[in-house]
Amino acid sequence: MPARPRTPRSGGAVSGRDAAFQALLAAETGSVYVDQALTRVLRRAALSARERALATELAYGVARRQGTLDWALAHFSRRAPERLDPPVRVALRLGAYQLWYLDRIPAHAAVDESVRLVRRHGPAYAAGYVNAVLRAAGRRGFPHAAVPPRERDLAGHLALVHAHPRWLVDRWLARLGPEETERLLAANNRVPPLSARVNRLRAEPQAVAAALADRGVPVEPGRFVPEALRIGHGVQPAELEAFREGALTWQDESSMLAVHVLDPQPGELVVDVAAAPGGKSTHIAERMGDRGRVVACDVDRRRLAKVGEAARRLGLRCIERLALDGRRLPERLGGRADRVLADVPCTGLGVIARRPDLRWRKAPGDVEALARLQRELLRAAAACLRPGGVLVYSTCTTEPEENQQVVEAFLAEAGGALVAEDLRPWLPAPLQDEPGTERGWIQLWPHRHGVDGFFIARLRRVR
Ligand SMILES: C[S@@+](CC[C@H](N)C(=O)[O-])C[C@H]1O[C@@H](n2cnc3c(N)ncnc32)[C@H](O)[C@@H]1O
Repeated sequence: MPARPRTPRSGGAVSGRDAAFQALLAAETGSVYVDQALTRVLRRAALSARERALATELAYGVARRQGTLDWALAHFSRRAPERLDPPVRVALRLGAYQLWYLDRIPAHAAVDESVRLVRRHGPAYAAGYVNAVLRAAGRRGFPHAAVPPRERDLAGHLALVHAHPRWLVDRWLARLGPEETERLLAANNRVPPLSARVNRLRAEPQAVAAALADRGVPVEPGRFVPEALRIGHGVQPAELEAFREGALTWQDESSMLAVHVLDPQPGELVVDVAAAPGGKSTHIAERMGDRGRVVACDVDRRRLAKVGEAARRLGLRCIERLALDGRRLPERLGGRADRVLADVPCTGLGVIARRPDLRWRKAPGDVEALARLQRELLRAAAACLRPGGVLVYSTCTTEPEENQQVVEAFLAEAGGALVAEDLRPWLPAPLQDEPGTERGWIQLWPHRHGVDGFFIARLRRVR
């Protein structure tokens, strides 16, 4: 049994490598994802912009490549990485990533820094061990010869080269074919675009873009939604004046599209079944001119508090928070809502680029396990609608079991009380001909559309 890791000292990281190590170890030993852990570590640490950038590059890079790094490290280590103490495993991955994937870091620095980290945070035996394994890894290089050739084992090859678990590669190969699967895997390993939504109750997108450009922030219009801006990397979102003043919300364009498809109108009663942290509830309120009622429901009271914070920052008053299991919403609002958004919990397999360790934490069973909750939330969402009302079902995943199949099963069970609606009138021209739009749904993909993997379906209650 590996011993319990020593908790990294909480005095704040002193370097980018330290920060990356702390974030990776926190994710390895707890339930947080690496991106969340890194945000916390960087908030506590007073690091220069350069060290922060190094921390981000290392933490994301190692988290992405984790499976491939472990496979390769097993060639140099007597013990399989999963049987090592977590600080040892993390120090090895961090060192190997720098040796094999980054050009500008000298090999001795990559090795020595990992040894230093493990000496500070790991068990007594570990410094010599990490030193020996990483020196061998540096000398002999990545074991390319051991990667199965594409012709013999395509899934195994792609899983190692693009660092994804094999079960996901198998799934996507069966559905998308080799060429497209490889493009998706590569897109999942790129730094995703940083998009923001302009609060049109406060400012116009062109004016915000011009103000950002004046301050030297690289900015361009969104691809699909008029209130979207694409902002250059390296910007610290919370530090922008436009954000603090309530003119901006950080959000991917795919999420903005869900609210366009819902098309809420001023004065309506709109229910958001799973609303926290409020990205879509606040967008709904903005599109309604802050007139009407938006009921933002979420089962997680702490997360729901964030909806209140976002609404206050954006100056929105028409949002009411409701801490409740969304499956119980019909008891309160049955048959009353003009529109309902069911942006349900999902595996998140569409946001692998933003959440780099997610791919290693999900298992095939998670896809089916979530489908049940999704179906129940969709059923409850539909029960809140008045006749004629509109329902949007959305997820940030790419898997049909959580998407089309949930909607189709629900429609069959609803026996004609709800129907799928042609999505094209609510989509921008470049997306109107995507597969499924006529039948009421769209699947967005990182490699095809340059946004998060995201699913949107629109239904209407006819009786
Ligand atoms: C995909 S997130 C929602 C994101 C949100 N719509 C936004 O745009 O900011 C899913 C949410 O579902 C919530 N949730 C999970 N189970 C739930 C349930 N049974 N009822 C209501 N909310 C639930 C989670 O707490 C989480 O906040």
